[in-house]
This record gives sequence, C-alpha cells and structure tokens, in this order.
Amino acid sequence: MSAEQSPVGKQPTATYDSAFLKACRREPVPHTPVWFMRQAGRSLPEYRKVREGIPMLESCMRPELVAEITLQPVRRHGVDAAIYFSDIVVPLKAIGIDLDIKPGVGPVVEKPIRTRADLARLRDLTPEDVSYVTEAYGLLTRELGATPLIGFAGAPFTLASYLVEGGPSRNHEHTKALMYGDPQLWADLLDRLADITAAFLKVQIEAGASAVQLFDSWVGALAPADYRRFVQPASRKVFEAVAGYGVPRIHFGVGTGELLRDMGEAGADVVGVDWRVPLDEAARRVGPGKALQGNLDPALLFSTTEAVEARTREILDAAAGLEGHVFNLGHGVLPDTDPDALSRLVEYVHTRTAR
Ligand SMILES: Cc1c2[nH]c(c1CCC(=O)O)Cc1[nH]c(c(CCC(=O)O)c1C)Cc1[nH]c(c(CCC(=O)O)c1C)Cc1[nH]c(c(C)c1CCC(=O)O)C2
Repeated sequence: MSAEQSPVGKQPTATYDSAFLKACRREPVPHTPVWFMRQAGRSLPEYRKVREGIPMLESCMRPELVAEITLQPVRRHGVDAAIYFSDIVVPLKAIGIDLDIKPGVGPVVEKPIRTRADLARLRDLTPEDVSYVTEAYGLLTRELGATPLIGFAGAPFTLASYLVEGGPSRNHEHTKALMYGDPQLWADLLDRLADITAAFLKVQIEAGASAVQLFDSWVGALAPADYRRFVQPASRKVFEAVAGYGVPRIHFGVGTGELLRDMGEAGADVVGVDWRVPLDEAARRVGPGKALQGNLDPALLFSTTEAVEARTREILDAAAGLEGHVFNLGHGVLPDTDPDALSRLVEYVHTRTAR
C-alpha cells in the first residue's frame, strides 16, 4: 500500500516509509527504530522549564505547549518517533469527570465510579471536547516532517482501575471487587470506556497520528482466564473501531508475560513487552504475524554505559529473528534518568543495527 492509498491519506510518503512504521508493518528496515515510553517530559530539564507553574492537565490543553514538549525528545535524542504529550486520563477529564493529576501521585478521581448510577457520568466523547488535541496535532505534523507521531490512550481496564479506585492502586481491590462481584456492571463500564477510548483514538488518527498505542499498564494484575473474560472484549472493541484506518496499533502493559498472546489477539499489530520476558520467548508466546516492541529495563539506565550496551546487545540478539522489532524500554522513562544516557542508547541501537 503506498502513502497515497493510505486510508488516512494525510501522512507524507516519507513518514509512511520511516523505519518505525516499516518495523510495525514487519517490513525490512534500514536500522532498528527506537522511541521511549514517557520520553516526553519527566527527565528533561527543558521540559521542567516550560512546565514551570502550569498544572499537568492544564498543560495538556495548551496546543503550543503540547507541541513543544512532544518535540523536545525528538530534537534531543533523535528518536524514530514522537509520542503525543498528554495523559491517559485526558479524555475522561474532557467528558467532565472530576479528576486531577497530583504531582508525584498520579491521577486522582474526586468521586469514584462504583455503581450503575455512576455509569451515567461517562458520556460519549466528541471531537469538540478535545479540540485542543486536533489543534496540537496540526502544529506537530507540520513540524515533524518525516518523523511519525504516535497517538495513545489508556485501555479500558487501566482507566477503570483509576475510576473505580479513585486513584493509583497497588492491589486494585475495589476494581476486582466490582469485576468479580457484578460482572454485568463491570462489562457495561468497560464497554463505555471502550467507546470513549475509540473516539479519542479516532480524533488523533484523523488529526495525523501515524500509529496508536493502547496502554493497559496495570492489566498484568489479572490471570489470563480473567483477562480473556473481563477485559479482552473491551480492548478488542477499541482495536476494531480503528482497524479501518490502517495505522499500526500497539498494545502494552507491565507484568503481562502471561498475557502476551491474549493481548495480541485483542487486535494489536505490535505487542509491547516489559523486561521480564526475553523478546525471542515473547515472540513464541505472541505467535506469528505481529511485531514486538521493547524491552530494556528502564532502571538499567542508572547503571554504567557498558552495562546498558551489554544488555542492549542481548536484546538486539534476541530480536534478530523477529518479524518486526521496535526498540523501547520495558516501561516508561524514570523521572531521574540522565537524558544523555537516553541519547547514547538511541545512537547505540542505530549504529549496531545499521544495514
Ligand atoms: C498509567 C499511565 C498514566 N499516564 C500514562 C500511563 C501509561 C504509561 C505508563 O504505564 O506509564 C501515559 C502517559 N502520561 C504522560 C505521557 C506523555 C507522553 C510520553 O512521554 O510518553 C503518557 C504516554 C505524561 C505524564 N503523566 C503524568 C506526568 C507527570 C505530571 C507532572 O509533571 O506533574 C506526565 C509528564 C502523571 C501521571 N499519569 C499517570 C501516572 C501514574 C502519573 C504519575 C506518575 C508520574 O509522575 O509519571 C497515569
């Protein structure tokens, strides 16, 4: 399929032919593409500077600021893709859920969603609710040239966890109580969230996202049979809703070694892997027809350059037989990471894999 025939029709041929999108499509690449989850913000001093005095959610609603923060890691590290600067709770805020992102804590929901009556608070998302997103994508696609821009959303389970718990949770007790105790209400909640998430991804693709990643960060808390029964139908609904656009769909979660096949089967083209499962083993678990993304332990970046490079070589060796590989960390960049360690890593992967 050529760029001109691309169902989205907006992305330039050079973007379509980028190493990142080729790897996602399992085509031959000039070098292994690299980007980092949570590359925008967090460890960069230039990020802290532009964010000074501006609350997180407010910064997500200012198109010029969003564009600047999204571009910072591309300029600094030379990564092969940009990820749109936002947060997984932005679409929930946009439909009027009373939540905030507390520094050092994460998303906090004033009145958690736990009853059937609460479901009514989850109304449909329209493009007008997130017009600032469309505007920021417009600025970004002009600036980025051939560098693809990844759109993203939180998956229904991970969003439900924040909504039901009222904030970050280690054990997801309220979430699981609802899931096992009232399976019909749970299914209806996840279905609502699937519609909101799908609508939010559509806005991003129509505004110029070249790929999308669905973050199910906390779904590793579930056993495979429960994942298939309680979560997979909603995640599948999201992936199916955007299938027609033809942009690669990436799916990622932490601690999901036992769920990799099921998460792929939910409808992903690329399966994200954390550092607990080697990529060759992950490929056996996922099965044919999908690319993999991963999987350097983000904490390793606090070690020596030699240690980072030795482990990176092991990852690239394990990935050598894959149909497609996008190099990434096994979870997001940690806030105290030395930005130079990230730049060196990009350079190292590019040099090692140049063909
Ligand atoms: C679970 C999750 C969240 N948000 C996100 C996930 C999935 C990825 C993952 O598993 O890490 C996704 C996310 N959040 C943010 C991005 C930006 C784009 C990127 O660089 O990847 C992305 C992709 C910005 C952010 N999201 C948040 C910040 C920090 C807010 C601040 O600066 O005050 C940023 C830059 C806040 C946030 N938002 C969330 C948490 C747990 C926290 C607090 C912890 C933290 O500080 O990182 C929820």
